[in-house]
Amino acid sequence: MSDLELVRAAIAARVNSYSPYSNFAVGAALLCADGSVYGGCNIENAAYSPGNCAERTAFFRAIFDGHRDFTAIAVVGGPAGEPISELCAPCGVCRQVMREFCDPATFRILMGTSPDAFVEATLEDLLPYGFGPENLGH
Ligand SMILES: O=c1ccn([C@H]2C[C@H](O)[C@@H](CO)O2)c(=O)[nH]1
Ligand SMILES: [Zn+2]
Repeated sequence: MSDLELVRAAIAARVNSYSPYSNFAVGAALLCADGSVYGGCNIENAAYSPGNCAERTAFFRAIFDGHRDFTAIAVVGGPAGEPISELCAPCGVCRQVMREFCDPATFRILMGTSPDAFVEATLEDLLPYGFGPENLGH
């Protein structure tokens, strides 16, 4: 799957966002090393803190299915009901979840700015001096 196709998969995943409190709808599409793709959306909650981001929804779905090797994730977000027009970067919690499973130097994060454009960064760019499994000897 091309990078642009992954961004479009994130836009498709955003359709099912449950975000009645923020009205900020996010979609993500996670590309696994074997070529499979997992979508995710943000899922909010009346108690607020149980809410989950689109990126972690995608990761946890893939991990539940047995995946451990990940290549890239595309993320798109913006006001619900409107087309994507601005970059949406992963929150700190999601960056830390990525750090658990991904190589910071090679895992790529594609942040869509429209259906046809995106900005790219590595996990290392977004989470420098991160704390990961190897810090605990794993
Ligand atoms: O990269 C991001 C940024 C925010 N959100 C969600 C969390 C919350 O539901 C809403 C507003 O922060 O957007 C994501 O899913 N991913
Ligand atoms: Zn997040």
